[in-house]
Amino acid sequence: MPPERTQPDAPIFALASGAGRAAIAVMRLTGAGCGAILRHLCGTLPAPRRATLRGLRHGSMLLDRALVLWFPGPNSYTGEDSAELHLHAGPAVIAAVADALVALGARPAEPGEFTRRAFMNGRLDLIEAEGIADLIDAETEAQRRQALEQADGSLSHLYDGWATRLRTVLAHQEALIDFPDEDLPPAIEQALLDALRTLAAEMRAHLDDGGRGERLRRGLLFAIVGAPNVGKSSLLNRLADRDVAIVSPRAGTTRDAIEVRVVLGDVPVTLIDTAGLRETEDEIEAEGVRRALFHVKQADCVIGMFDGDTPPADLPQNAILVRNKIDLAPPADGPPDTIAISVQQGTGLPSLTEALADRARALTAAQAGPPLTRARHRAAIEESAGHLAAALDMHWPEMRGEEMRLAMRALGRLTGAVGVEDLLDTVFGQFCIGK
Ligand SMILES: Nc1nc2c(c(=O)[nH]1)N(C=O)[C@@H](CNc1ccc(C(=O)N[C@@H](CCC(=O)O)C(=O)O)cc1)CN2
Ligand SMILES: Nc1nc2c(ncn2[C@@H]2O[C@H](COP(=O)(O)OP(=O)(O)OP(=O)(O)O)[C@@H](O)[C@H]2O)c(=O)[nH]1
Ligand SMILES: [Mg+2]
Repeated sequence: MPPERTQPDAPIFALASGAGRAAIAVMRLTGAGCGAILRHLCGTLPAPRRATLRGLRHGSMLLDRALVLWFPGPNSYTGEDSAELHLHAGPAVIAAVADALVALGARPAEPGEFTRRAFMNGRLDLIEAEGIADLIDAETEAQRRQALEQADGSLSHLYDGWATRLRTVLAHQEALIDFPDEDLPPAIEQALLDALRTLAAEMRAHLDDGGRGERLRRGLLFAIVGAPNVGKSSLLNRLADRDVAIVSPRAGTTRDAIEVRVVLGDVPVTLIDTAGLRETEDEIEAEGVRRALFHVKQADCVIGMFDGDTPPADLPQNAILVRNKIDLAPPADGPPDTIAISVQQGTGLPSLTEALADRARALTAAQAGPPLTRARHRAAIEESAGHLAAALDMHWPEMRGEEMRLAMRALGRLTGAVGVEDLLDTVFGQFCIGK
């Protein structure tokens, strides 16, 4: 159980800018009562939405000279009276202002609490709120675009459209239940079933996207595997442009899987270097090999590395084969589609990087329409589509209606229109403080 939220309606405040040395720190404040707090700090309220330079005073003590913004509700981000204090970013200034705010009746905000209030006040739905969280977490241009579209409502529009259509069909179904003996045109039932079928098919198509949007949101996992000593750790260091993994001429150097974050094809990719695959008596190395095989299963893409003529066995069919050390033995007829490189000399590395970037783009490429971006959404749509399929199998109108109501409810939880109280701590708990 999450802790009980104390003083749920008190004005809340938080540092909205990042911590650390900076020119300006933005302290954000929202909730009924924050006008009074602001009046105490500044003397009088600044004109709405006008950046105004004011001395901030607590009692007779001058705390800072700050740019102050006053956003009377409901025309604010949260929909409640809000304010921003653009402070000098020193830690003592921030601490003094925070202390004053607490003394004046505000409390520190929990992660995501500003956006949670915006949601509660109907300023955005759950899908849009999650888009804002993703926008803040976006590290690449492709992630930024996907998150901003979601925050701007494109995905909500799709899901709301389904809900609206389903509501209409459900109303017709209920008419059939309530007036079975009246002469409702028989075509009504047929049209209703057709509408359900179309809706279920659209949901299926949305679900069957190969996880592209979810992958772009969370980033990809690429695993480098192969026999000992072929140059896996050397390649990792080269792609990361840092000396991350130990390289040595001894076979069996790497045991722990070593991860680095890189960007390939505008997608964040976690590259994993693994222990060389071989039968071994060494227990620690054997554990490393087990972990390597585990990562082969988890990875979105496997980079199968070798240095002779024989690529590693038992790799997934779509593995990218890389033949290393061509400075020692020029490539003979290897398997087709093999990328020949020498990490030591840098030969072939641009082609390899391009192939990896192509794969990263292919795994996350946008399709028609806004993409699914979260497991939460997938589960809700699976549930809804499941109930639609069940509804289509039902002969009795009452039972069909019940399945349709369950499908409707799953869609409602998706956007946050119904029954989501239990979800909110999870969704907003993932935000940073101050958002
Ligand atoms: N200084 C500052 N920068 C910011 C924000 C903020 O709150 N403060 N944002 C927030 O996180 C983002 C911008 N998003 C915002 C969305 C809505 C409103 C808002 O107050 N809307 C009102 C009034 C609009 C108006 O003045 O025309 C409304 O929509 O009714 C403000 C910011 C990013 N930059
Ligand atoms: N000649 C040559 N040597 C290379 C090349 N790439 C790596 N090496 C050398 O090969 C040896 C093994 O490199 P590593 O990167 O440690 O190999 P590994 O696959 O990580 O090995 P394990 O961790 O033991 O599985 C080191 O001595 C590297 O300097 C290359 O392109 N050409
Ligand atoms: Mg290694």
